[in-house]
Amino acid sequence: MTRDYSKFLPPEMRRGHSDQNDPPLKRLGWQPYFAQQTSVDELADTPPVRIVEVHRNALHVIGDDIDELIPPLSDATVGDWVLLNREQAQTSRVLERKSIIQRRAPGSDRQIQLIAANIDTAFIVSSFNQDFNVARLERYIALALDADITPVIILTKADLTDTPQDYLDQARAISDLITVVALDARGDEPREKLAEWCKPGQTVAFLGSSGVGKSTLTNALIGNQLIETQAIREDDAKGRHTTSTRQLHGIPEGCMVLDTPGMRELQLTDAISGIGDLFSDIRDFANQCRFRDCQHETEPGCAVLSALERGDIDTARLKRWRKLIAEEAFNSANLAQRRKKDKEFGKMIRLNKTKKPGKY
Ligand SMILES: Nc1nc2c(ncn2[C@@H]2O[C@H](COP(=O)(O)OP(=O)(O)OP(=O)(O)O)[C@@H](O)[C@H]2O)c(=O)[nH]1
Ligand SMILES: [Zn+2]
Repeated sequence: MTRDYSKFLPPEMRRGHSDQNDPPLKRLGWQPYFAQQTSVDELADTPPVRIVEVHRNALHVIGDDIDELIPPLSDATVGDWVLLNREQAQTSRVLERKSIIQRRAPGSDRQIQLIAANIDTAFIVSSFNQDFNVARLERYIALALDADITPVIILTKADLTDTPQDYLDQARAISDLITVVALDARGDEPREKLAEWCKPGQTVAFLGSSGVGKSTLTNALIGNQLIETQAIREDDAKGRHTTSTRQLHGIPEGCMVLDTPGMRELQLTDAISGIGDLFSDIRDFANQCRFRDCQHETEPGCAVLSALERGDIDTARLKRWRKLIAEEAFNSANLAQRRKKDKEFGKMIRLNKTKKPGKY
């Protein structure tokens, strides 16, 4: 007998024009990776649920025949799979993640904040206007790669540009391994063009600056206007901040989509391997430098500088790589290290004022 679990799914999944034969857990993003971490007995005692929303004092979890609020779990975030202990929810086990996006909190202790877990594909969104910036795309791509998430570049507002080819060429030049999709985020295009990544069992997220069309894209996938979007301001071509909740939505195709505010403040933290993956050619040269700690500035035997001279590395690309590496090192350092780095880089802000007697 097949039970109808649809009433336990988020509203946007209930309408479903999709293949309803997909098991509810699969439609929530359950994959063999998670199943392998548990056993039939354990699953029977503690059913798997996915955190679809984080409230201040509760987690909204959904599973097969389950849709409820449970008390917060330390070290759990939206997208996590949890084996729910119904007697003692606090002891529920968070399953090992396939991927995790995190950031350093602002402030002095700069703790790691978990942003979202178990995302398969990150759509890195930029628009065909002033927002377009190769360095920014690379930064998001490095973050995605580092988090073990497949990046896909999406260029929105294709309807508003007369020169799409320029931007497309630049975006495609970033990496042979990354697909670039151009579209109008409004209407049916996103569903058609993003279908390849939005299959049952998959979880996708949109990253990018404010106003590039993330909410519009999410709405296009969800199939209705659940998320508020705001008209773009004409003066600076930047949308105002409109997204207020971080939430996982089910979409009719059976895939989950995460809507993520705050991604704008995402810093490059501990993303060194992601940067290396994106700039693998430069990394390979850097590995051949004579000195392990080569800064690729003036050192003898620097393979990066030699490659630059031969024209094997593009100057602008090398500059962007250096900047990302420096940003990553700075963000990943703890406070004491940061102070030291501040000094090293001569960035420590010194008050040049001479103390006036009697003033202190
Ligand atoms: N013409 C056109 N307008 C678009 C397109 N994509 C988004 N817009 C408009 O751009 C504005 C901003 O879009 P949003 O979807 O709110 O942008 P966002 O990235 O979610 O912004 P935040 O929520 O601030 O992060 C809205 O008025 C959208 O209708 C597009 O492809 N073409
Ligand atoms: Zn070097």
